[in-house]
Amino acid sequence: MSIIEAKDVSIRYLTGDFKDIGLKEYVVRKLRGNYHVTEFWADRHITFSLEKGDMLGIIGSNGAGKSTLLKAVSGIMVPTEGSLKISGNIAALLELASGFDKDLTVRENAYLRGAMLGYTRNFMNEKYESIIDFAELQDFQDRPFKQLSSGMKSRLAFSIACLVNPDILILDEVLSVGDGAFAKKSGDKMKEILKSGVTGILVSHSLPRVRNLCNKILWIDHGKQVAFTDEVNLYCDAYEEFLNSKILPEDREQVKAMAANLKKRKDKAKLLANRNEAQKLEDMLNKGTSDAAIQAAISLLKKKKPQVLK
Ligand SMILES: Nc1ncnc2c1ncn2[C@@H]1O[C@H](COP(=O)(O)OP(=O)(O)OP(=O)(O)O)[C@@H](O)[C@H]1O
Repeated sequence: MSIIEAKDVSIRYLTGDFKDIGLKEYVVRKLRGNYHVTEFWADRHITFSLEKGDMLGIIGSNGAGKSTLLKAVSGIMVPTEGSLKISGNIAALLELASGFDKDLTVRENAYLRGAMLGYTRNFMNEKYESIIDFAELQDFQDRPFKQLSSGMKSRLAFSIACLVNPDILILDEVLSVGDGAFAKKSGDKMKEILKSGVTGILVSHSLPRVRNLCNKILWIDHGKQVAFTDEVNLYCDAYEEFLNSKILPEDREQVKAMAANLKKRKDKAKLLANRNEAQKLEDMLNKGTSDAAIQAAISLLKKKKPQVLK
C-alpha cells in the first residue's frame, strides 16, 4: 500500500494587488470590474507514489515548485487540482525554525512543537532529553529561543522532527543548515530513521546528499514533472549535466546521453588536473630540492598512471 500517492497534482497561486491598495480601493475596483488577479501555476500534473521506507529526493532549479509541492504534501496547502492521499503522521520541517515562539524557552518550545505535531506531554517527557542531547543544546534549555543562533534553531527543529517517530518525515533543505559536524550527524540520523521504515521526502540542491540518502527522485522544472524514478544516480547525473547545459531531456535515451556527457567532462577534468599535478612534481624533481621532498615526489609519481606523465 502506498504511504503517499500524488495523482496529477497542480497548485496555483493567485496574486492580486489587494495588500497595496487597501480595502476601500479594492471594493471600488471590484465594483468597477477593474480589479485584476494574476494566476500562476507553481506545479503542474505532478504524479508520484511512495511506499513505506522510501526516501524521495525532490530536485529542480530555483522556483521549480519543490517547496510548494512539499507544502501540499504536509497539508499546509490544498492542491488546486489532482489528488493527494497520505497515510500516517507527518513531521515536516519546511521553513526551519518557523513555528517557534521567540520569547519562550528552548524547553517550552520543544513541548510546544511536540503539541503542534500532535504528541502528548507524557510522550514529550519521554523524548525531551534525547531531543536536547541530539541538538547539543543542554546548556541552552532555559534560555529564550531568540538567543539561539540560526544553526542552533535548526538543530532543535531537526531533532524534534526526527526523534518523535513520525511515519512520514519531510525535510526542506534542512540538512544543509548547521555546521559540517551537525550536517554529518543529521545525515547519519536520517539513514538510521529510514532503516526503521519511515517514509521521507527531502528537497535539496545538494546532489551528493540526494544520491546518498534517496532511493527515488522527482525532478521538477518550471512546475512540470521531468521524471519520477528510482534510477537515482542516472537521473542525478543527467540533472548535473542539465545544470551545465540547461537542456532538459525528453526521454530516457537523452537522460543516458546526458549522463555519458557528464562522465566524459569529469574524466577530462580529472586528466587535466592529474597532468598539472604530475608536471609540478617533475619540476620539483628537476630543481633538485631536499631529499625528503624528492622522496615524497617520487612516491606520489609512482601512484600516477604513466599516461599523465607524457
Ligand atoms: N505565495 C506565493 N504567491 C505567488 N507565487 C508564489 C508564492 N510562493 C511561491 N511562488 C512562486 O511559485 C514558484 C515555485 O516556488 P517554490 O518556492 O515552490 O520553488 P522551489 O522549487 O522550492 O524554489 P527554490 O529552490 O528556489 O527554493 C516560484 O516561481 C515562486 O515565485
